Amino acid sequence: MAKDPVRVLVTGAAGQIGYALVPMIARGVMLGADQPVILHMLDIPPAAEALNGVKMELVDAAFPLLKGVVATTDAVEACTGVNVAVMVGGFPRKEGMERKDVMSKNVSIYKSQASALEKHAAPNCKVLVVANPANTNALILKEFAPSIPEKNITCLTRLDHNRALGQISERLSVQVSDVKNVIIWGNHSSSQYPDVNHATVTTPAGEKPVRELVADDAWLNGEFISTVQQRGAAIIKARKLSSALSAASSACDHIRDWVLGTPEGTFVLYGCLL
Ligand SMILES: NC(=O)C1=CN([C@@H]2O[C@H](COP(=O)(O)OP(=O)(O)OC[C@H]3O[C@@H](n4cnc5c(N)ncnc54)[C@H](O)[C@@H]3O)[C@@H](O)[C@H]2O)C=CC1
Ligand SMILES: O=C([O-])CC(=O)C(=O)O
Repeated sequence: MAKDPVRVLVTGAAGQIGYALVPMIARGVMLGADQPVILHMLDIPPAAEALNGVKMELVDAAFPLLKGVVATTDAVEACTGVNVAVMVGGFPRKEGMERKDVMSKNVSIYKSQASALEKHAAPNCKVLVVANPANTNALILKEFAPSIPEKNITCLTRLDHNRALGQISERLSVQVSDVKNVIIWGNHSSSQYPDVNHATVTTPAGEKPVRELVADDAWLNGEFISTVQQRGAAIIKARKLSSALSAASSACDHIRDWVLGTPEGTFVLYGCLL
């Protein structure tokens, strides 16, 4: 029997992460290839026309799993009945800024959207905050939506986790899918600590510790860490825009593993408030 559709909210859906993210969700990348979805897309009035353009493209793409699209500038309409909320709406930093520099602009958004979510989302809605500063926005959302369980409010650290996997895979010339169990300690900021002390690589001879295979503690304790810490800034320098496809893909990984779980022996990272 076909599953009932899951309602997924994406705020800031007319922006660059939103544009990369909504087709992934509609294709089943976030919730599975057999899970129908209804997309709720929210943006602000100046972006209403662009948002409608995204809706038109979703229709044109004829995604078999996509059972409906709500495109709106009304937070209550956007939040009503949603089971998963991916909070991307906000302003990105520019070259030379830290993520905390967009705090004054973005934090107020999370106050007002928290109450819309609290009042109108489905019970047990899972919330992922992407907009920066992601940990702080998640904390604000928790404060202003006290009836949403704390364990349901998370923020995106999975991009840092995936960046660490990518760096190890490149360094060792192994498949990224063979590298696992890195940890990111701290906030999604340049002070984070990417930790490979429990990380392993699957090799023909079994699971091997990353530290043993890399055999270069100076690199692991130095350049590796600063590359992951500064990757967001490096992308901004190169693209003149902040990461979008990797952020969208990591948001899908975050929700997928949260809802569907990970293989035994594999752990992944959630920015959480507990
Ligand atoms: N946690 C993470 O790993 C990452 C976080 N980010 C953050 O994600 C956020 C979005 O980035 P982009 O998509 O590149 O920015 P963008 O500027 O392309 O899109 C943001 C969208 O949010 C909308 N928006 C602004 N205020 C809103 C509100 N009150 N309600 C709903 N929508 C609103 C804008 O109109 C725009 O369409 C930024 O804060 C960025 O720093 C970006 C990459 C990775
Ligand atoms: O660096 C930024 O501003 C965007 C972001 O959070 C990232 O790419 O990690």
